[in-house]
Amino acid sequence: MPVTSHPHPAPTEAGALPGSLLIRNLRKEYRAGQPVLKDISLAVEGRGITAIIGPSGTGKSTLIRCINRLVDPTSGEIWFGGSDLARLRGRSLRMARRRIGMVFQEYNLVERLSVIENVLCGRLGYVPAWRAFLRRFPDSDVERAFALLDAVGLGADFATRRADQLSGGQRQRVGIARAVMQDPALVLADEPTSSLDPKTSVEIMELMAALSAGGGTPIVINIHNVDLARRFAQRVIGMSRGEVVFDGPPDALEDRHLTDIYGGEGWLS
Ligand SMILES: Nc1ncnc2c1ncn2[C@@H]1O[C@H](COP(=O)(O)OP(=O)(O)OP(=O)(O)O)[C@@H](O)[C@H]1O
Repeated sequence: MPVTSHPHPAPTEAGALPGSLLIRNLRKEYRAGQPVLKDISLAVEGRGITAIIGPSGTGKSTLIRCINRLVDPTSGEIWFGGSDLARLRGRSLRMARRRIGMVFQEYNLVERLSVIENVLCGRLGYVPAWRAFLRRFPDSDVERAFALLDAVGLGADFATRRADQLSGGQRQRVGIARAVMQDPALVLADEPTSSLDPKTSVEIMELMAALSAGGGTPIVINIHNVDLARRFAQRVIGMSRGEVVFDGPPDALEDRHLTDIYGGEGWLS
């Protein structure tokens, strides 16, 4: 059972923070009758990092991907920005999505484009298609992209390098700058540190924490590393077999919860 319960009132636009996310009875079946997510309900509000932990195959990525509709939910509601994302289609879905920044484990950069062009890709939902096609972004966007490169620790020297010339840590910095370029009300990160060494992982989490604290943007992160979750998140959600089995602050996460989440005990030292 969750150690803290979050009330799930009827969603209203009035009073809701811009990045508020309310999930009600979310269910996903890739195969009929075999739910990967079993009626998940949770609310994410305000700034801060929410870390989702759980064993492989428990549905963490599916949950993140349902929120921005990379995966279509089977049933349930996902309220964000005054709309139920689960029901949006076409243009209204694109409009809602542009306020949700995504950071991926494998970075998802456009390899043959330069670093600065990859950062500017964060504006694709905002500029007319012809401008994007001709790569003619407004000067204010270009200035901001350079400022963001600086903010994520990559100076202007990196701007014209092709993405395929970067290390994993550098790519993830570009991925974060691209997400911020969207002016997101919410950022979703799917195992952003899983391909990185321990030191770079900490640096990337520090960047995410700064983004969340500075910009006030709530961030939901799938993460395998429990120590990083404890260190950087204000809230930890533990999933097991498609259900939330722990929901609380990192301090409340005890070995018995980790046993509930991951099963067994031998691996706990
Ligand atoms: N596109 C898909 N089609 C069919 N089954 C899928 C698909 N994507 C995921 N699954 C299945 O759904 C379950 C949950 O997968 P998911 O990737 O969400 O888990 P996860 O907790 O993120 O795992 P990991 O930590 O290893 O990334 C798994 O059994 C997986 O095989």
